[in-house]
Amino acid sequence: MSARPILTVSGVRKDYGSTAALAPTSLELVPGELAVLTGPSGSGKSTLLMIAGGWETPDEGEVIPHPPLADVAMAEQPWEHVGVVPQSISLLEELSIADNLAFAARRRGSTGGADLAALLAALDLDVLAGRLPGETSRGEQQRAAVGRALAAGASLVLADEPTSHQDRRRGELVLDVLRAAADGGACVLIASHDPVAIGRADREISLG
Ligand SMILES: Nc1ncnc2c1ncn2[C@@H]1O[C@H](COP(=O)(O)OP(=O)(O)OP(=O)(O)O)[C@@H](O)[C@H]1O
Repeated sequence: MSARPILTVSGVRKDYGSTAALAPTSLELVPGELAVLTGPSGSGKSTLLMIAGGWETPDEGEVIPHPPLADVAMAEQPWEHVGVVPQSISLLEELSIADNLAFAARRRGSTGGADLAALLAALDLDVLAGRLPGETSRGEQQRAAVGRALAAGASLVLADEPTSHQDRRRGELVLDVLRAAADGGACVLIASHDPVAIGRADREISLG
């Protein structure tokens, strides 16, 4: 028997003016999978992630969350339900790397969330956990954003090109923690051009 979906994306389409950002797209995401969105630059991967997360409104179609997500709009889902790695990374600049994770983890999800020290170490961030984001590299900030997305034990993780600023070894670390989250029962959807990431996924969803 196949798993019940955690999120249904039904016929969503998005235009920005005369630009067709996302052609009509439907998908069902299920717990326990690492799915990768692929497609040429400009095919709508980021747009689809933004729509799935509720930060962008589709021109057509709808996004339907299912249990265990909260019974609220996607944009209002707390970190213990939906963990996000935006392309812009968007850490809280006044909090240390460790406190960015701790802030997301202050309310733990049904899985209890991650051991934050272990998560920092798994992402090769332990030695700089006390630094502010502005005192770290772009790749380190991106790994911290991955840690933040996983810190509260989210049921759904949406990550936009989470290895784009990583070297090969650190990219593997990012994929290891995302893979472990999926193997632990989360649904993880990433957008990526990275062949290593595509190779680690259970399913490729190709746009364009
Ligand atoms: N806010 C916006 N205003 C106008 N056009 C936009 C906006 N956001 C995205 N677009 C356009 O929509 C299309 C899809 O963009 P999107 O970022 O979703 O693609 P992508 O597949 O994620 O690309 P990449 O692989 O380069 O990150 C592109 O043509 C882009 O220029």
